[in-house]
Amino acid sequence: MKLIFRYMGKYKGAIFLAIFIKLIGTMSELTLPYILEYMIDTVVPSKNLGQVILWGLLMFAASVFCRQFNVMANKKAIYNAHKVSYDVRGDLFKKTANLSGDKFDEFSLPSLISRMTSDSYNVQSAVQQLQSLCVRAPMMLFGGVVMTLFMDFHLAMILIIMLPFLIGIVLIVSSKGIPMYTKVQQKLDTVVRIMRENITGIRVVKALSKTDYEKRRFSDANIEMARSDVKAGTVMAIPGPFMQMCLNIGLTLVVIYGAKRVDDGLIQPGVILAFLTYFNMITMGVMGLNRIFMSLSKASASADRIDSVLSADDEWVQEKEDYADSSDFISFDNVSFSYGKESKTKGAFAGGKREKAIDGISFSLKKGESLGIIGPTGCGKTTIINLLMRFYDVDEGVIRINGRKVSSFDKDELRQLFGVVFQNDMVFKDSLYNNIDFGRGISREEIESAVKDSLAYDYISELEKGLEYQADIKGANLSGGQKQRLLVARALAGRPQILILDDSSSALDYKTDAAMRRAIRENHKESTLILIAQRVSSVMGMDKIMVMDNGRCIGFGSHNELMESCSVYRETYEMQTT
Ligand SMILES: Nc1ncnc2c1ncn2[C@@H]1O[C@H](COP(=O)(O)OP(=O)(O)OP(=O)(O)O)[C@@H](O)[C@H]1O
Repeated sequence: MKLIFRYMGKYKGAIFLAIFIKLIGTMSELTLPYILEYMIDTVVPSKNLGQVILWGLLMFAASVFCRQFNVMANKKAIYNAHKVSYDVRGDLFKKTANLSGDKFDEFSLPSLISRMTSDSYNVQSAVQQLQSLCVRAPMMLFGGVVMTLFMDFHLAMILIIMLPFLIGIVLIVSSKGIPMYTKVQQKLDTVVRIMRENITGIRVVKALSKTDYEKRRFSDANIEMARSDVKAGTVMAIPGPFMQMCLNIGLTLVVIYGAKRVDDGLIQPGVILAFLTYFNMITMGVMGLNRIFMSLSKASASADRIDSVLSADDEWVQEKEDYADSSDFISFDNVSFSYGKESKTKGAFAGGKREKAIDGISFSLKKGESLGIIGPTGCGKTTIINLLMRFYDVDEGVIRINGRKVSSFDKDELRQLFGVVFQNDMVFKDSLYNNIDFGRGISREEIESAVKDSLAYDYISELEKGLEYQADIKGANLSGGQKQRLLVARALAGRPQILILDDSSSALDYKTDAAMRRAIRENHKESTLILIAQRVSSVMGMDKIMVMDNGRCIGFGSHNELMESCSVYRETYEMQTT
């Protein structure tokens, strides 16, 4: 809940105003039964028509007044709640975009999505209720009790004796609600994950006729979530009927005891009528409290989940270092790394029994040199890039760029050095031009030149709208090869000092692949190139080639050197070329 109050603090003026208006609206609502009682017991028996009309008009005005104030307060509460959730979502988005790889893996993408959507919606509802129901319900409850105390102390005692039971049950049940709703949100993470896997993998699901299997998988997760939600909802719903029963008993007692007191001449009949109305208000107040606790239990569970992301201790720690310029532009010195340090999955690799994703990797590159990395899938090629760009911190060893440890760079300073195409990289629903520019304000000339070097020009020049052609979500209206060339153009357009192409030409035919590499080497000589590929033909023209297996480097040198010294490389080459 601390998180909710922290975010509400920014709008405290507007929130206090909404609460104040709600207070006035509710207070005027509380006066209505009092006016009613006065009219029945005093004004009507006086048979003065003028007084009856006057008090009637007063009551009408009070009801319109309280309605208007309540509506105004609710509108303000909704507006403030939206502003708070806007901020929460914005901060979550910013934090998520800057999370370290380890933290990202720990939270997982589906869970981050549900924290940004349903958890922040729960927070929004709670903020709204804190300004409306949280004011109205206690006021109805305690205001109702106070007003009845004023009218008749004896009758009011019936209510007062019942209140501790009513409030007690609400508190006990609500304390069970938070862990239950945390579980519901966790189940929702699973539903989001399966939904996401299905939507992104819809083609393979259909192609492999796995639709029924996936439907079952989704349905199981959905049922699990529904079960947890029903369980939490059932527990949270216990107080409602219990309170209703208590209040009905109370009402009966008021009528019986009130009738006796009227009979004894101690009170007038209007008091019983006003008591019944106040009883109704008190019932609404207690039910409101129940709803508040239900919503706050949900919001509290959600706020904790959001706070754990926002307070994730993964700030970019910039090491201080006295460095000297080096003749090597990029160097890895005995670098080792394992994924999953933050989670229980430490050392668990898909398809491998090794402890480390990469183990004892050392190499260096001069500025403008090119390195090809080749090796079987899962051998650790992408991990080298992840560490070079400091998405993760190394476990052992040192990585330097221009003599400086990567950990001594400011985040933007480091990332600006790179132009990169990752595997299955993202094409956005936007024009091809904007997809390449990517908000960097690159000149049109640079973009056109990058389009030519990536050979994307071949197909873009044939499009009627050229670079203004609109790509669909994930580039669905582009072929695999067209997407890859567009992504390479994006990486080239910033003329980066380090260009990384991770499996970015796998969809290109050999001729186009070779022509693209030639254009890049000729026109981007200043860029140091790291190219990851499965095909020997893609890396054989690089200045240096690293052959990897099982997280280790098993060969390093030029194509000719490796043909002499590395049997795995030679065999792969022979296999792929014959
Ligand atoms: N985020 C991660 N969390 C846990 N394990 C991971 C993660 N990313 C990669 N791995 C594991 O680390 C190992 C090396 O992965 P990496 O992506 O570097 O391989 P790769 O050689 O690039 O494979 P490919 O050629 O298939 O892209 C693999 O066994 C993989 O399962």
